[in-house]
Amino acid sequence: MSEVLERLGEVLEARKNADPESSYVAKLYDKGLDAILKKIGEEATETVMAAKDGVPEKIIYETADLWFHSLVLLAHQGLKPQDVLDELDRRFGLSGLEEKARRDR
Ligand SMILES: N=c1c2ncn([C@@H]3O[C@H](COP(=O)(O)OP(=O)(O)OP(=O)(O)O)[C@@H](O)[C@H]3O)c2ncn1[C@@H]1O[C@H](COP(=O)(O)O)[C@@H](O)[C@H]1O
Repeated sequence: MSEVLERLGEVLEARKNADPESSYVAKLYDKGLDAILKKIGEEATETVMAAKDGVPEKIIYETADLWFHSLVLLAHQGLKPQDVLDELDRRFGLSGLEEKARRDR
């Protein structure tokens, strides 16, 4: 699973040097942080609406859009998908209450 994220992360990194006219991602970088954040907000809303509709294909499609734009944000901020996977991995095995206690410390 993480191999897809890793490969996509590499493409997103490479798009930093691409012509905005040639690539959706390069165009989004060119528009800047606020444009990326706006897309994440839109995709989050579309994911919520898909879940309310309860159609599995729509939920998958919109969640993919949301994840994709979150990956664009990570790349824009100089972060990698692996950084988030490492964080999830670190949390794995902790109960929700243990994780909350760690945050509250
Ligand atoms: N996975 C994706 C991907 N998912 C979604 N999208 C884009 O995100 C948009 C989703 O936004 P919306 O649903 O709001 O649709 P829209 O109205 O067309 O969006 P806007 O143009 O208004 O922003 C789609 O139109 C796609 O352009 C993606 N664009 C690119 N990728 C991956 O990123 C790689 C690099 O893309 P390019 O930079 O375009 O080469 C590709 O090879 C793919 O692997």
